Amino acid sequence: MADLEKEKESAARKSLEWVRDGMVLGLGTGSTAAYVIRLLGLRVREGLRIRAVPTSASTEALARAEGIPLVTFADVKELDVAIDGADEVDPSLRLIKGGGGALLREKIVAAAARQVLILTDSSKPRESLGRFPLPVEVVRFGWELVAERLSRLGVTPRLRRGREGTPFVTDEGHYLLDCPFGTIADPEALARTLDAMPGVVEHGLFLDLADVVLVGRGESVEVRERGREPGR
Ligand SMILES: O=C(CO)[C@H](O)[C@H](O)COP(=O)(O)O
Repeated sequence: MADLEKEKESAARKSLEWVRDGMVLGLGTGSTAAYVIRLLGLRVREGLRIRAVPTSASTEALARAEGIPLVTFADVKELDVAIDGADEVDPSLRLIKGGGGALLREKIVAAAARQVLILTDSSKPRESLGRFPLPVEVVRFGWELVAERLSRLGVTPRLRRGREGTPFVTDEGHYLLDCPFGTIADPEALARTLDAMPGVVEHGLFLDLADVVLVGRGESVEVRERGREPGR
């Protein structure tokens, strides 16, 4: 059986090849991103000069502990590279993200980056998206109505709950509805539908954002790349 933690760590190690002195990075959230942050911390202590925008409170805490200088979008308007994990990736480098609950900030950071690097283990690539329940971030007011609208799409949304059984609240103060679609036949059409739904803040379909996906596979790392159209 594949050692998924080793694969995440290998992908994280490989991702450092995209990092140069002086860069401003976006730092993702989750266990794979945590490997990157720890490795970057080592490099920073060896003299690498970078600054970074974190995508969650947990990433911010880890980056601070690692001594990585942090900035906000008040300081920078563009990032050189955003590095993050994903829950699923399809052959066109479309993603489902948000398993760690940080999809809103992650999408803002990815959209602000000249290059988006996604790291996964070998369990994440799929022929199509949807086996992983799609996280949909919603405002708390009237979330039940959004859940009802989502159910008209043929899915049974689940309100995400924290350890104590109370609703999970994102860093931006919203709820998450996890939507187990099974297979998403047309991710672009679903994204348009969700974008137009009142009460939906953001969703975990990242369809045109990943430039490079690094997939840890056993001892090696597979590099999947896509050309980016300028001016996105
Ligand atoms: O989207 C995310 C957080 O919102 C994560 O990138 C995703 O859930 C993958 O996490 P992990 O690296 O722990 O497998």
